[in-house]
Amino acid sequence: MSTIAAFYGGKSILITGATGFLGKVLMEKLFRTSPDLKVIYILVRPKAGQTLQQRVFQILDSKLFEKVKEVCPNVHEKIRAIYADLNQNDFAISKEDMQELLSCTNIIFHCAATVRFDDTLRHAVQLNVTATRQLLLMASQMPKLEAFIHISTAYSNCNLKHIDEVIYPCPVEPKKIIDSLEWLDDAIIDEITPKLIRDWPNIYTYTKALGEMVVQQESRNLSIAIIRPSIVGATWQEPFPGWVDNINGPNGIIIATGKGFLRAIKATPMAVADVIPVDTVVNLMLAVGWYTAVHRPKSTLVYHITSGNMNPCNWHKMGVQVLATFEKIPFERPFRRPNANFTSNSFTSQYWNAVSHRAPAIIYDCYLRLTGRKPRMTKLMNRLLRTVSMLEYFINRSWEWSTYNTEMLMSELSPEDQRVFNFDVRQLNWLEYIENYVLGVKKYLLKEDMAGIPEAKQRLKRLRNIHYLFNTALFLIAWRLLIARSQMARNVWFFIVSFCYKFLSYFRASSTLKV
Ligand SMILES: CCCCCCCCCCCCCCCCCCCCCCCC(=O)SCCNC(=O)CCNC(=O)[C@H](O)C(C)(C)COP(=O)(O)OP(=O)(O)OC[C@H]1O[C@@H](n2cnc3c(N)ncnc32)[C@H](O)[C@@H]1OP(=O)(O)O
Ligand SMILES: NC(=O)C1=CN([C@@H]2O[C@H](COP(=O)(O)OP(=O)(O)OC[C@H]3O[C@@H](n4cnc5c(N)ncnc54)[C@H](OP(=O)(O)O)[C@@H]3O)[C@@H](O)[C@H]2O)C=CC1
Repeated sequence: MSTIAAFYGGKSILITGATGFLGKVLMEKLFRTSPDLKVIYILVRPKAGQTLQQRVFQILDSKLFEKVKEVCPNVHEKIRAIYADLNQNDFAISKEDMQELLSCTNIIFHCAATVRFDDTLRHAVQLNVTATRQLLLMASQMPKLEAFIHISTAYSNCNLKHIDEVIYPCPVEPKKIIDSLEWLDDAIIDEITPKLIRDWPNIYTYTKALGEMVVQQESRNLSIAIIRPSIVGATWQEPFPGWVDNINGPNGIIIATGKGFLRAIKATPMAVADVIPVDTVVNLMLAVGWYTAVHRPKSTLVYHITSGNMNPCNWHKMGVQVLATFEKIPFERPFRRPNANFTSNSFTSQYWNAVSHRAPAIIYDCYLRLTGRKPRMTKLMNRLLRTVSMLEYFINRSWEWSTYNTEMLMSELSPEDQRVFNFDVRQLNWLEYIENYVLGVKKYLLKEDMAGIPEAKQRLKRLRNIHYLFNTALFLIAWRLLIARSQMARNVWFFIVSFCYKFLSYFRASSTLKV
């Protein structure tokens, strides 16, 4: 029997960000391994015209929860969706709900955050810093609380090269930032943002670092742990391989590459691609929840869950395997044939952007105009290239994350827990994982049917022929123009033609002699 699974039995667990990528996988695993847990409270806001209940039903009706419904048929009754907006005072939670949360919660997993790199400082601070402080305040009023698990990111200190499992101080106190944002207007905030974030690459990573500082400062006598995952990718094993549900991180790049929109990227091929499967992160979260509650470490422990130091893969290897998978299982209706040129040189990257991205988009838009349709490709391409430029920082550098606490925890688990809550990334086979990842993007994100593969392959063949035809025509036009203008080009041309003629004559003569 798993000690960790038994620990969550009968518990009331509060999850923020449960409707997000990580949150859904966390809920799934909790219900599957501890179906006798008491209740999972989730803080949810209505969104996209859906009520809280509709959002919960949609999650439970997804393929991700198929196995859960077998082991925990009354899963609907065990989720209690509480109306909450983390941007509001007291999260806009009703008095009755707040009372229930305060008196019943045993464990908190705080996953909610804005993960957008280009969010405004005001909004990112509100969600990633102030809301964390508010939740800690709530936690301090929970008599039954055993552990508070805060999800941060391995990149919260990406301005450093070597990162230990400690909380690093930020140059400006979070409290000062929270206070000043209350009275500064948006224009001034925009002006001071670059000065505040200094060598952090974006507002997201900076506010996640502030969030960690808040956790340290407001920890009081709570049992708290911080988990720092690197780039969270599709599921590796559980509940099935390849599950993904948003376009963040590598997912959008895989789509853009598979559809032939993105064919070159400014990336350092040998830099470590520190992707970590989402189920591995969730397993660590549950193990940390148990360890923090049972062993009550004296200080706040930080756990890194990364792949680079244990089982490194680089962007080149990842790109090659992604392309190899597209050969076997192509995406439907690609714009061009998938390709992956990695270059760390800015000039080459701009060349590829002009030739491989912008020019085809302009040509396609001309075609749309000529056929009476609205051009859209140039706009789409510009947005894609903007997105890619925001990710560049992370694909041109490598970091070293120490993992002493994570390894210590692994050694504390029983063999059964090591199996059920496996977070040993050394066992990951990258080639197999990447293939399942691409397949998962096709099935669960793009919702493409496997029956469409033969047609997609046909289309790729047609695209290859168009590509060859286009290149040959371009070469002939260029050559014709050159010959018309330069005597030297004409001489070279006549030399080549006469050489070919002589070679063919010789070949014909010698084969006649043999006969
Ligand atoms: C030739 C290429 C070779 C490729 C080889 C094969 C692939 C190999 C694997 C992948 C290689 C490299 C990529 C990996 C990069 C990973 C870096 C991740 C960095 C980790 C940092 C920390 C991790 C975390 O802690 S949190 C999670 C990370 N957070 C995010 O990823 C959020 C990032 N996204 C944003 O901030 C926004 O979406 C933004 C600013 C990028 C765009 O915002 P905008 O307001 O313009 O609009 P959106 O509606 O959000 O999207 C616009 C448009 O862009 C498309 N899109 C969005 N995100 C991505 C994406 N990640 N990749 C590609 N495309 C994306 C989106 O679909 C929209 O398209 P439309 O058609 O216009 O709707
Ligand atoms: N994905 C990744 O690669 C990595 C993620 N992380 C961290 O993991 C955590 C989870 O990330 P992930 O699941 O990928 O992110 P998602 O963007 O998928 O999920 C974010 C969650 O936060 C919720 N949320 C956002 N704003 C509010 C609000 N105002 N009120 C209530 N809820 C809100 C969202 O709710 P709604 O559905 O209503 O929008 C959603 O449930 C984050 O803390 C992130 O920093 C760390 C490293 C890498």
